[in-house]
Amino acid sequence: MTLHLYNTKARTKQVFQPLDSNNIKMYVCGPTVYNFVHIGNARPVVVFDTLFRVLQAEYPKVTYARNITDIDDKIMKAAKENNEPIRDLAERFANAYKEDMAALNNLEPTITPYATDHIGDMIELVSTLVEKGHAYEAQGHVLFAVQSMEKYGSLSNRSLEDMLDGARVEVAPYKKYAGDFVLWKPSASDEPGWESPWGYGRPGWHLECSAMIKAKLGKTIDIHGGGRDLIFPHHENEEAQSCCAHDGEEYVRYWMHNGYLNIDGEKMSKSLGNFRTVRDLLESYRGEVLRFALLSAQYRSELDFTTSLLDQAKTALDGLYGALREVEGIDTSAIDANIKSTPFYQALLDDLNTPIAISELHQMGKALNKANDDQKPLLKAQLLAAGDLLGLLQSTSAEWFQKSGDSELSAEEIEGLIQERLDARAAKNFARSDEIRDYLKSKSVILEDSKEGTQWRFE
Ligand SMILES: Nc1ncnc2c1ncn2[C@@H]1O[C@H](COP(=O)(O)OP(=O)(O)OP(=O)(O)O)[C@@H](O)[C@H]1O
Ligand SMILES: [Zn+2]
Repeated sequence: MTLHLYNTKARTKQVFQPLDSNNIKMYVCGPTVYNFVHIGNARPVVVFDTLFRVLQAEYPKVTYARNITDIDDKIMKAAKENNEPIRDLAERFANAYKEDMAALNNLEPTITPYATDHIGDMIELVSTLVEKGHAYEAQGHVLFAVQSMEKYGSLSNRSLEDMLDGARVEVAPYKKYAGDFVLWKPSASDEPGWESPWGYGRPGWHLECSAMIKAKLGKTIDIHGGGRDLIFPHHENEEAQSCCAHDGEEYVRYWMHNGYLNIDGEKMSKSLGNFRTVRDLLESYRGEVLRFALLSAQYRSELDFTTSLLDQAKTALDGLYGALREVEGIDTSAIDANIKSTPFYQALLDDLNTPIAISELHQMGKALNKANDDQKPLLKAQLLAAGDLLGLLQSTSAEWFQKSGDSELSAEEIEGLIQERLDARAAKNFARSDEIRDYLKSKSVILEDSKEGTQWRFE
């Protein structure tokens, strides 16, 4: 099977055919750096990082850009409230973002463009749009005239009337048409800004990505990603700017959007205040657990964020690392895992079907548990290679069990105590049996009794 991706613009799954198979170009909208990101914001990062890994397995070269928006009204507001220079605040949160994303095992993108390094490119793009009759200047602002583009609305599949009904369209006296959007806006003398043909000012958000893509990747890219909320207006407007500046040349071949991470059925978002920051969650959970949880649903579906989602992710990883612990000593460096022939890999090629891939990962773990000595090296190599494609299972099992359970007990010691507890119970010495259970609990080891015997797991 070849890679198939769901293209938002075509509204269907398509065979992925890149412009140049020797260099795949992907861009994902990065954060506006004015606070710590929440776990919902991490979903697109983890999803597109996984796609980056799959693309790297399929193609010789992949150029992946994820920007940092370091100039924006939200940043200006946060800096004022914090009494901190804008640059310092933006840098602080950009660095925090990089740390948080690294903790979730996301690879560094090939390029991380900063908006403020591309102001010249943005001014050039606005000038081109004005020259070509797609933009106009009014009261220090430059606006994109949406009626000048026949296909405006084709990405989000909206008519101009629908868009005007949407709450997001800002009515302003300097607009010729209410649906027009800002490319450039004036800055007061105490606000950040740059000299431009339209006076001292700063770029609009949509413009930033169009200009950075052109500067870093070229006029046409293969994949552009982000969360579903970016389809309109952000991506619709990016596409309008870039297509019109480049005389209708294709901007993006495959538009991809992830579904929301929800809390109690509502989108987790800063504005609703129903969020958990990645930073805060990392106090209680390892980054790999958060990543596993985010990959447990197909990226286009919604995913409910609950404590039990994280607990299940933790238990699942305990099981997989448990299988690896038994084969810790086997060196697999010289083994060809031949991962591409597995159902695991086929699931990833099918529009990144990570829930199926994860269930295949569990099958691999089970097979490894049951394997004889001859089979173990290949099965271990496969499990590690599969884990790598998902950004999982890259610690040693010793590291995993040491850090995750905060327990100094080895599996043998735990199993020894479980046997002692069973013996105590058989002898009706319930005080001793409870004592052992409590002691294990203090070491974050949870016991579950059933007809089949006693199972244990780290809390
Ligand atoms: N709950 C969510 N689930 C999945 N992706 C999300 C979620 N919230 C935001 N994103 C994505 O995270 C990235 C950054 O988004 P943004 O900074 O607008 O965050 P936000 O929390 O939605 O903010 P706001 O509440 O102010 O709209 C975008 O790609 C966006 O689509
Ligand atoms: Zn963008």
